Amino acid sequence: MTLMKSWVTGANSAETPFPLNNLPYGVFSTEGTEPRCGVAIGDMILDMAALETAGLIALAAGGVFHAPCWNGVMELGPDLWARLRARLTQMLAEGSEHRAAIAPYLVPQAEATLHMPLRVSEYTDFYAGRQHAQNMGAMLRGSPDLPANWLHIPVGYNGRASSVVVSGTDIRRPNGQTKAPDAEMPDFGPCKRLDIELEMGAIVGTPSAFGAPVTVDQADAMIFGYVLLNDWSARDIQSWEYQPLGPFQGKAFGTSISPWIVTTAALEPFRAPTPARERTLLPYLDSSIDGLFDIELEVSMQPAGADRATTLSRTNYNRMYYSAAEQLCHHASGGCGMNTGDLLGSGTISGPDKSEYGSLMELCWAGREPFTLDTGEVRTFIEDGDTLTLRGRAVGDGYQIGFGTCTGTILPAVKLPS
Ligand SMILES: O=C(O)/C=C/C(=O)CC(=O)CC(=O)O
Ligand SMILES: [Ca+2]
Ligand SMILES: [Mg+2]
Repeated sequence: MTLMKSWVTGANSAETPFPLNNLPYGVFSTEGTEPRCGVAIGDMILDMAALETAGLIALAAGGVFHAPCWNGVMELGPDLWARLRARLTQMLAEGSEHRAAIAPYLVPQAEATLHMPLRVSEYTDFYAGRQHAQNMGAMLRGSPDLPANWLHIPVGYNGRASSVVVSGTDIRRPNGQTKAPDAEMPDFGPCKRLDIELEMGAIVGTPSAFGAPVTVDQADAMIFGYVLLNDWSARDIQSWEYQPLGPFQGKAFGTSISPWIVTTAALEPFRAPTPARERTLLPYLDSSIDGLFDIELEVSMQPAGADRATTLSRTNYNRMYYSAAEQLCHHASGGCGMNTGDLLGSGTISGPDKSEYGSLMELCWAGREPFTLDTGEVRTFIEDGDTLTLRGRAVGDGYQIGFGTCTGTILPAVKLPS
């Protein structure tokens, strides 16, 4: 696949994250206007709500684009997703007869504020990065051996939709219960081991019925698109609370996502296989589809007041052991109904080399190996005022499919009454 040319300025360079090949879906507002659906193209946003009002696009009776989320479009199903993408491609392509009619509905991205692109129904987080699971085992349980279930089950836990926020939202350091190994009593106070997790988020577009399983292939077709996801994690709170039921408060204070939903359709040319199976998966998880995607990812950190960010890690979504489709199939396998707007975290993405680790916990090896930023500052975990940013892109021939950034700055914990 090569660059598809558009008449919109800024959309035809190899550097733009938003060429015509991408067409990601977001929610934006400009000064004094309500949040509504928009599509990124080059440096602009196509105002879908205004286009709908003008009668230039009609996807469903009553309209779907004035909403502050894409859930209404997701509910229309894959045939209409394809029709929308085809229509947008036709309207924005170089030489399009629609140019003069469409041009008034482009808004500069520089003038827009981006909001949550979807209403998250429920949020589930998985644990599908093999290197990450081995590293966490080595640090927390003294052995890199995978848990006995890991090669058979896409391990996950149910998270909180209420704490999923859009990129750019500040995150407050959580207060929580921790216990030092030699202390007799636990303590309640600000997290001292605040971390990130580099993940991709898969967004369920098509629901599945309560009681009805889906195959991996059906699950793949249910996924509307992907975002970058930072599953902020309080390691000291987590390590005290997590047995036997898994993460709770250590991961419930904030999960950031990038503002643009990159559709599965835009990512089609970048499909990648899951790795060879060390243990054959049970038949219900069997599939021959390439459920992963070749998406280059990176993490950077910028302390308060610093003039530059330091890249901490670079890896790729194709490193994962389980695909989002396999996770979704497993999720529904016992009869759990999946809903439009459900968000599935991939699990932390860490490649085999240390330069590819997707959490600070791994990069500083549980605090034992501090690292130095380009500014000279030394870090293990996150300090107040630090800004952490995830970036992602799929690189084609002379173009890229960008995700925008997923960023957040850490604010000091809520002061406790003394
Ligand atoms: O191995 C553990 O005890 C903890 C693992 C995690 O914190 C990872 C988690 O949230 C799932 C993931 O992102 O891979
Ligand atoms: Ca996670
Ligand atoms: Mg979270």
